[in-house]
Amino acid sequence: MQLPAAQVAVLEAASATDDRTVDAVADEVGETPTVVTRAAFELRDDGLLDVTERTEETVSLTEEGETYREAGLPEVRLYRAAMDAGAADEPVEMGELIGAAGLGGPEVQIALSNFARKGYGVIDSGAVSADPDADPDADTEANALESIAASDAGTVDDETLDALDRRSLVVREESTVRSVLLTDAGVDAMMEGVSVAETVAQVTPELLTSGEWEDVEFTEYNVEADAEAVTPARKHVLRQTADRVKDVLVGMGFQEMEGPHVDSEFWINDTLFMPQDHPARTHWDQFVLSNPAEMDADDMPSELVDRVARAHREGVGEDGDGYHSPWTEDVARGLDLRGHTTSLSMRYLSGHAEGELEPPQRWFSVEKVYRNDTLDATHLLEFFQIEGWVMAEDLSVRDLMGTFTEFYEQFGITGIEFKPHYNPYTEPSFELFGRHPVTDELIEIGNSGIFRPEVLEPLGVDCEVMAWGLALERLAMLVTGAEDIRDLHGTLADLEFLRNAEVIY
Ligand SMILES: N[C@@H](Cc1ccccc1)C(=O)O
Repeated sequence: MQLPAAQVAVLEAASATDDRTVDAVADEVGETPTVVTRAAFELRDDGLLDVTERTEETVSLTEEGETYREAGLPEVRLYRAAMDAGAADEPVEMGELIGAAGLGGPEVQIALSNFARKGYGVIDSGAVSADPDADPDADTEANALESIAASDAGTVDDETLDALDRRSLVVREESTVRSVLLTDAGVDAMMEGVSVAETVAQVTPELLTSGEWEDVEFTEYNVEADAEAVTPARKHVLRQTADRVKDVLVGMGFQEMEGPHVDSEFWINDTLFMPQDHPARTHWDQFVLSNPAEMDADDMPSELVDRVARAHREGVGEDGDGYHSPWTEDVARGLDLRGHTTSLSMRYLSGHAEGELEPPQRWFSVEKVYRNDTLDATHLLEFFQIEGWVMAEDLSVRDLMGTFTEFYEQFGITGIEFKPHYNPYTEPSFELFGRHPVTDELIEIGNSGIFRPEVLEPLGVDCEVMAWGLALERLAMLVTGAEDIRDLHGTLADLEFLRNAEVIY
């Protein structure tokens, strides 16, 4: 029987009595596992070889894991430094030990959070007491790092492995291990004698020009053979969600607004009836620009400025009452990174973006906003807001609720909940909540309301306007099941998640 060279080599290396792994065969015949796997599948298809598969978990150290294996786990280093400094007898200042243990940056926090957990001692008001009976040589996590480095992860118990995994010191990967065994037909073939038939795996220009390609035998394709995983570029999950949001809103009859990321306080706050000396003014914790610090006086819409100033000072309507607090154009000219895109709604409603608008009107934007928030699982410093408003005669809260219900249904999100809320510029106001598909928690997904007369009258709008700002990232969390907003974007983004997550709707 004549077979391609790789198949002959694999047949010769395989045994009729003992399973041999593809890796072992590859080592022996001096081929790559990919080539051996392909040959093994071809031989199996010809009935000469059995191929069995099992999945195996391989564990390896991350870079951080490797660093701690060499230098010691931060908590172990802290313990040794503490013992050396006499902390078994008398508490020692934390600061002193950090230097002695050579802990830097995030290691300090890591040492602190594991020290007490592992019973190395206690930390109280910045002073460390060490337990003299603790044994750092018996630290199961430290020893596990050694075992894993020595490819001996099998000896590490699951609990320790989980702990190391949570600390991101190891990566666990599943791989398929294939083994081969000669079949009876394979043994017969070997007895009768198997020789090498030259096959060609790839057409070359030479083969084509010489015409030799007509006579050679080509290796068959095997679509089951292992191949390297390719991760091509793809549209970011947030961009996919944003595009989908735009489609949905355009489908609902909305037009898209655009406008500046850096804007004057006038458009961000004053037109929204946010008093200049009130804490609500900074309620988005906007980033303030220092250069340039102010919008040019010429760029301020002077008539509108006067009307807004009057609304702040005197209120609007017959029974209207203002804030009775100072209002100056200087403050209104201050420049900020916009903390919400409601500044765009104000520009459009005022007629300064698109000219006077007659009802009915529907406008939206999906744009970035900036807030000096504290980063956590649901907050970023920059995020996308889905801004929108509807201008019409006789709008009611029912219209507002109905619009959200319809919008979120397009993403398969039902059961939106509404909670009465306060905004200086809307009355009534509602926060929106949606249930997270994985954690089942209610998370805040937006803020909305019907603009007050104090906002609309200076803008020259004399019918009703309902409006909202929804968080694109939160919508993406509900759609993809992401539990931490930082998995979606920023330096901690989870690449694996971004590669595989689907925006389903
Ligand atoms: N500006 C609000 C959203 C909003 C817009 C318009 C009306 C009501 C609320 C926010 O950022 O949360």
